[in-house]
Amino acid sequence: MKMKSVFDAAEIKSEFESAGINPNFMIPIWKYVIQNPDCVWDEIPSLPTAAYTLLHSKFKTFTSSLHSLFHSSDGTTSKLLIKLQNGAFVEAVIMRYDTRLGMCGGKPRPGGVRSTLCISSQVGCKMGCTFCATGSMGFKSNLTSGEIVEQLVHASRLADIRNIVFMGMGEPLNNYNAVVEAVRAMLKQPFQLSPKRITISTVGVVHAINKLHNDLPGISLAVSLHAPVQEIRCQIMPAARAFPLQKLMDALQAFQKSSQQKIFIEYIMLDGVNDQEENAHQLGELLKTFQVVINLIPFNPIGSTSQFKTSTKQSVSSFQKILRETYNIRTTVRKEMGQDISGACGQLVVNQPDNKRTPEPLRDIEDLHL
Ligand SMILES: C[S@@+](CC[C@H](N)C(=O)[O-])C[C@H]1O[C@@H](n2cnc3c(N)ncnc32)[C@H](O)[C@@H]1O
Ligand code: SF4
Repeated sequence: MKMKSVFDAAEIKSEFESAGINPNFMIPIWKYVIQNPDCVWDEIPSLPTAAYTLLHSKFKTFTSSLHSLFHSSDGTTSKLLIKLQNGAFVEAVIMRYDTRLGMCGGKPRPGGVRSTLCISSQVGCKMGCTFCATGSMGFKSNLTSGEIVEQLVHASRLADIRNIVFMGMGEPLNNYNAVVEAVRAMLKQPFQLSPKRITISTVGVVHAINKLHNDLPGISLAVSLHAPVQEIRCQIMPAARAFPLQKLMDALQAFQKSSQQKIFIEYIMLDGVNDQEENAHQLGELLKTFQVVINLIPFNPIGSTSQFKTSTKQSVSSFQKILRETYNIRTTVRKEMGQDISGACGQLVVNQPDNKRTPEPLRDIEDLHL
């Protein structure tokens, strides 16, 4: 029988309730497993006898395992290759920032380093964005909510994770229920992340955006807009045909009205495709009535055969200037991290046959000196 992850909150709740066990026992169980990842169920103190029986028969401490780790040469970024229960692999990326110095290289200083975890929600992705390595894999499978939470647990052994961004492999809103369940777990003890510090990034799945604020109040939303007009969007993102720009803007307006939160707009800068001054004006006009922060993302090459080129620094800078000065929209340029380990935005791909590769074995976590 396929075992369930103990971090799958909905499964634990329903199994415990049907067995007459208080589902709140989930919290001490999670705490114990996080602190003692190699534990067996009987070691966990003070649970009702029925809970031990249930855990033994239906649950595993982890349904995924940390298979390999890669570190960027500047020490700011670590990529985790995680093996799932179905044998597939996903990647998650830790990005370290020193709160006093900006990005952090080398060892963290106590109290000074806050890390962001970029998390995966699917193996592959069916949306097929033409600039994205994950999109080139096609869709393979959905992660369970337990497997999503387990990425946080694995990463927490390496860094003090304060922010989560669903910007790893997959389209989170195409795996809606598991993502919602996982986020709800991350808001609970012992993780207790603030909803504002969890960002769901989407290509623009309109029907899901429409219910997101209700299901996850306070959550941050990032939208991969990438073009100010439908025609260019369709050219680079096939999913835009299913989610026309006007419908997407209507959904964003409704999200903003109900959440009263700013929305993050991601805009990949592709040389000669969407980075002209005219495009900056179109984008400014489209967004001038919204509370947004625009993040311009330099295109990260995804292989030698890519049809795209990274915009020049000059194009990025004049694009940013127009949005800031003509439209008064806060516009930042993303500092890419982890390119030397293919851990930057859009570079996550695990492309062995059947997504089953056997990379080098894991180094001892204690030896990593992160
Ligand atoms: C990989 S996606 C995952 C989340 C979600 N599916 C989305 O599209 O927003 C995270 C971000 O990476 C961006 N991205 C994809 N390929 C990229 C590339 N080659 N260079 C830079 N950013 C890229 C996406 O457009 C998106 O803004
Ligand atoms: S950018 Fe996001 S939606 Fe597009 S293919 Fe990549 S993971 Fe999927």
